[in-house]
Amino acid sequence: MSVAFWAVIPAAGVGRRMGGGCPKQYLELLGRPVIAWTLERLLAHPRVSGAVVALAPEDPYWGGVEHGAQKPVYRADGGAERSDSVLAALRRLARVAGAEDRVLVHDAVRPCLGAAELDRLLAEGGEAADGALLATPVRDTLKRGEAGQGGGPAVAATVDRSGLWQAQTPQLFPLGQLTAALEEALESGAAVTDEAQAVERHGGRPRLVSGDPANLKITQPADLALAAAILRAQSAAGPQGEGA
Ligand SMILES: Nc1ccn([C@@H]2O[C@H](COP(=O)(O)OP(=O)(O)OP(=O)(O)O)[C@@H](O)[C@H]2O)c(=O)n1
Ligand SMILES: C[C@](O)(CO)[C@H](O)COP(=O)(O)O
Repeated sequence: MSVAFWAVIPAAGVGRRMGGGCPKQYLELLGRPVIAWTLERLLAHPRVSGAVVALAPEDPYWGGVEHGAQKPVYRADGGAERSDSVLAALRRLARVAGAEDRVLVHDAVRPCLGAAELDRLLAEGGEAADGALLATPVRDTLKRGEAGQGGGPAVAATVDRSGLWQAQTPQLFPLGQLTAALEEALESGAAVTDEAQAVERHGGRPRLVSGDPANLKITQPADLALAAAILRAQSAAGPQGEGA
C-alpha cells in the first residue's frame, strides 16, 4: 500500500537567541518570511501531500504569510517545548493521515533545505523501519568548555569527533511510530531535543542520511545574512522550490 508523506513544521518558538521584533520564523528573508521559504521547499516535492504547522496559540503573524501553497496546510497549537509543538502537529495530522503515512518534521527556521537532500532522505529513509534524518559529519575539532580564569570559558578537554554527526531536519518517521514515541517520552518527563531521540529511547536506530551544511537552522542574527547568501546561490544554481 503506498504511503503519503506529510510535512510537520514546528513554528511556535519565540526566537530568544535571535532577538528582534518578531519570532525569527517571520523575519524577512529576501523579501519573504523565513517560514514561507521553508514551506515552499517542502511542498515543492511531488511526494509531499501537505503540511501541518504548529504555531503559538496567539500567533498574530501567520495570517499575513503569503505562502501560496497549492496543497493542504493545516495548523495546530504549539506548546512550551519544541517536542510539545511537534506532538500537537502529529495529533492534528492524524485527523487526515494514516499511522503508516510518513512525517517529515522540519524546523520552520531551516529555509535552505535543498531539493537533492530532501530527495535523498525520502529515497534512503522512506522505508527505514526506525526512520531517518539528515545529518552532517562533524568537521571541526570539538572542545568541551568550562569557566576559565577571568570568567570566560576555557578548554576542559578535546572531544573525539570520530563517529559524531550534527543532526538536522527533516527527520522522517511513520506517523504512528513517532506519535507513540513522543507521547511516551513526554509522559515520562524525558527531554528530547529532536524526534530521533524519542525513537532512540526504545532502541530505535534511525538512519543517518548525508545532508548539506547549507541546511542551517537560523538561530542567531548572523544566520539570517548567511541564509540569504545560500538562497541566492541555490537560486543561481537552479530551481529548488516553486518560487525559485
Ligand atoms: N516551543 C517551541 C520551541 C521551538 N519551536 C520551533 O522549533 C524550531 C527550532 O527551534 P529553535 O531554533 O530553538 O527556535 P526557538 O525556540 O524559537 O529559538 P530560541 O531557543 O532561541 O528561543 C523553530 O522553528 C521553532 O519555531 C516550536 O515549534 N515550539
Ligand atoms: C531539531 C534540531 O534542529 C536538530 O539539530 C535541533 O535539535 C533543534 O534544537 P533547538 O534548540 O530547538 O533549536
